[in-house]
Amino acid sequence: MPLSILISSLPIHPSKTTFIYRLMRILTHFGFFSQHKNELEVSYDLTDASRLLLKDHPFSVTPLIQVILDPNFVRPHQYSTWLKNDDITPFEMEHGVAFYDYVGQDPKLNHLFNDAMASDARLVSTMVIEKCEGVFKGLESLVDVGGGTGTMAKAIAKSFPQLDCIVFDLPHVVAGLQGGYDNLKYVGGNMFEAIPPTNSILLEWILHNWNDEECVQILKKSKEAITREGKEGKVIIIDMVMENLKEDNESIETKLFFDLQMMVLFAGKERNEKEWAKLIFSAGFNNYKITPILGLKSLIEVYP
Ligand SMILES: C[S@@+](CC[C@H](N)C(=O)[O-])C[C@H]1O[C@@H](n2cnc3c(N)ncnc32)[C@H](O)[C@@H]1O
Repeated sequence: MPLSILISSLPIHPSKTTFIYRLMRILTHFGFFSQHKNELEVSYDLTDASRLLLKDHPFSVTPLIQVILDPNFVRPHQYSTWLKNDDITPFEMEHGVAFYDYVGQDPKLNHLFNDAMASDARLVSTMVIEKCEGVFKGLESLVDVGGGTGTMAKAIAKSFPQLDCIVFDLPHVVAGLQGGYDNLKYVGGNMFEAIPPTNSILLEWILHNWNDEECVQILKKSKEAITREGKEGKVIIIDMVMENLKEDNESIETKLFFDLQMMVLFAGKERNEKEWAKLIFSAGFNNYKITPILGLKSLIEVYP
């Protein structure tokens, strides 16, 4: 779109047009637009990155960006007081309670957060099912622990009708939800107390919210759940693995940003392979295999 048409379509005062020009220049630099010039004018096109921000794009990540930029989650990024006291996270210092308790107290925020997670899961589930089909072959049942409103589990239940799937999450997250597939149901509970018995467990974007001791507790509960029926299944972790020397600069920047975000909001972290191995072996598992699935996330199959 030519810059002159873009500016005339915006509800702004004529004195503010240079702001739009400068903004478009920055957004072009960061890859959100491509710029084309001829003798008469400058025009801009969408790029793959900005198409993902269109509300009607099938893989729109707008809800995820809205959560990251929500004032409730941005305000804790003022660290000056927190650095001088012993509060666990800047988030708890700001809001007085831990992240998931805070989100659970406010239905609007609960909805915003669950929607954000669902938008990410739409993209990741497509990649997982396309690239890692073999991971689910031969499994009889799967519990998606912390599965949110079920976007990932629905995609798995649809692609693998032989697999009985449960979305397991906090009671306020799954309240009133129904599967829509014969092989999918929702169960409310607390993963630190007990996880329903199953052949396999999915932990997608869960462990980076928790510190090492809490992760070992979740993994031990997962191990109990997959060994309770006598058969030994597996745990499937989807999360970031920090070091990957082949990565482009943007992936590394995003991982470093998420690592800081996990510390500020949850006292969690993004982990490298050595740190993942330590958690896995500390929880009593014997073996694991890592498969990269997307620029940012990897799939880790963990075996008792
Ligand atoms: C970062 S979200 C990931 C959601 C989903 N797996 C995905 O990737 O879209 C973490 C999820 O863990 C859930 N959760 C937090 N504490 C939990 C607990 N103690 N027991 C069960 N689920 C919990 C949250 O409600 C949230 O849905």
